[in-house]
Amino acid sequence: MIEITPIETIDGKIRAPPSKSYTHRALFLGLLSEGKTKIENPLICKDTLATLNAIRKFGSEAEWNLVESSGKVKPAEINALESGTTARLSIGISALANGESVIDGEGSLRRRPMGPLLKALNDLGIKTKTKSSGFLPVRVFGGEIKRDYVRVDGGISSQFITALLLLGARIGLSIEVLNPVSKPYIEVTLRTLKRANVKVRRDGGVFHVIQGIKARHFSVPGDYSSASFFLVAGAIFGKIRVEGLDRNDVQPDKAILDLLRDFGAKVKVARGYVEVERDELVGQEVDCRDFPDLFPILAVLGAYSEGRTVLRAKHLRYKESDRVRAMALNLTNMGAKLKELDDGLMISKSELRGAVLNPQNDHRIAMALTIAALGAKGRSLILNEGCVKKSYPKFFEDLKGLIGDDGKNA
Ligand SMILES: O=C(O)C1=C[C@@H](OP(=O)(O)O)[C@@H](O)[C@H](O)C1
Ligand SMILES: C=C(OP(=O)(O)O)C(=O)O
Repeated sequence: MIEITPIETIDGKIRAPPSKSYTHRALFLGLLSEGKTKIENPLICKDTLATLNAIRKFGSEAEWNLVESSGKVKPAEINALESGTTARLSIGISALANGESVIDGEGSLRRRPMGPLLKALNDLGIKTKTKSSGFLPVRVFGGEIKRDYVRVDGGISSQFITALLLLGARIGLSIEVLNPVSKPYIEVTLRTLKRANVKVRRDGGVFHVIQGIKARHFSVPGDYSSASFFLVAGAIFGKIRVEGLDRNDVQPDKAILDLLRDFGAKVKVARGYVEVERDELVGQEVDCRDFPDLFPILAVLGAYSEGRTVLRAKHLRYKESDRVRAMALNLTNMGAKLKELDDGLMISKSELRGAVLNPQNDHRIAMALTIAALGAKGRSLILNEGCVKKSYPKFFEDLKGLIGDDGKNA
């Protein structure tokens, strides 16, 4: 548990941690590629550790900065911990292994859907078995892939598509994508595939992946999702500069820059850094379908913005927690005026008060609530704050660097 004391203002800079999405992809592409793959600036956190362990079990010799592989995948027992990306990409890749793999996970990951990916693998002639239909643990009987065209429903997660795109890099595959959410994450996958010399031709909603992969070097950019918590803190409480973000990146959560401008904050994008400064904030209607990980911190921004903010995306409830419910419960506890919707949240400008907050073991909820608590009346307690290790182990250290232990704390 950590105590958060309200602040009057914030002014400082941090360096964005490396991107989680790119690090996962670089590690898996290192496994699929014969020879040595160097990874510069990987994110070291619990989720990427699950992936590092997974690619070792699948047969590579891997350290954070270097993966050495024969390019072949052997059957393995994988514990994806609570990382959806690790689980889904491992399920896809285990189709290549000659024999039976078991993909399992912990905590909420066992409640997150895998069904559409399993169906796609079954359609490719790969048998899978689950104890509870469509959920971990999953047994995959890899080996011969009998078809080169598959259709996948992307309405719950884009990670199913990423998994098939990586599979395609080894076997050649055409993937027809229906109804995708979190679409820009597919762009992140395509960008890393290009870096690994994999050719992908696009024809409307169909991706034709041409077999062939040679990954040699990845350089991981800063993470816009992790940065978004502090960028929003700058917009609400003063001024914050985040270094290490690439303005030409395709990361979905780069959308935070335009969103902050829409809400009314001052946003400066320069070479190598982004700076956000407080101004009058006005509530907005935002479709979060393409950037679901921004939802928790946008809900906080909504509570500090004039008028009403409406945030929607139907897949928000399939994450580490039911993120709509988790934010609604905790912000209500802080006195926020809000309404939970089937597919999101409606929130009005609110006077927040300090409270005991339960992030439900969801890192993004913990970080968003911490920022909310900085402007509340009275102290807050965040339970199980260690869950931030899932994506941003140094979050509280960076926060302390910005606001200090005392001094600026009101
Ligand atoms: O591919 C990725 O790196 C991710 C895709 C998104 O998931 P969904 O596609 O399930 O929305 C996102 O929420 C997750 O944090 C990371
Ligand atoms: C949902 C997330 O990750 P994953 O799906 O990989 O568990 C996240 O980081 O917010």
